[in-house]
Amino acid sequence: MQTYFKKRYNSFKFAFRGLNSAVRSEPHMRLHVLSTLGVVGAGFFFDVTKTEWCLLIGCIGLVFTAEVFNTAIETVVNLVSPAYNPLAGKAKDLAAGAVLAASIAVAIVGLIIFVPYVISFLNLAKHT
Ligand SMILES: Nc1ncnc2c1ncn2[C@@H]1O[C@H](COP(=O)(O)OP(=O)(O)OP(=O)(O)O)[C@@H](O)[C@H]1O
Repeated sequence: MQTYFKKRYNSFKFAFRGLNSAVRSEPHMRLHVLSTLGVVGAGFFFDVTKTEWCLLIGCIGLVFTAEVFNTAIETVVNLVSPAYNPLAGKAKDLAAGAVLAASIAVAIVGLIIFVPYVISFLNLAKHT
């Protein structure tokens, strides 16, 4: 039983090490962390609803997941094909495409949620 918990503990430790390594080594990941801080700040500022928080948190998780998978794929490609190979390039382009697709979807969700808040905030500011 202790071995079971020890193994689960180690799995979490390795997973956090992976996240930490992605944030430290990937400039895009740091950009995602900054954007997350901005989105969370805006969420509190506009006092978004619980449902909107759930959507925003889902979106943040989606982008982080896509970026970590992208980094993992890039790392494996660099390991197995350090020399130029069209298939290695294709694998990296596909992984980057996944991040782009997730980011576009998330940007649209962000606009749908925040634009009405920004408009009513600006209208309120104009009339006070
Ligand atoms: N071994 C390779 N063979 C062929 N093309 C490659 C190879 N490595 C990279 N490329 C091409 O260069 C592009 C950029 O690769 P790179 O490894 O610099 O990733 P990146 O997009 O800069 O990743 P990040 O900025 O997230 O670290 C790839 O998307 C691919 O098109």
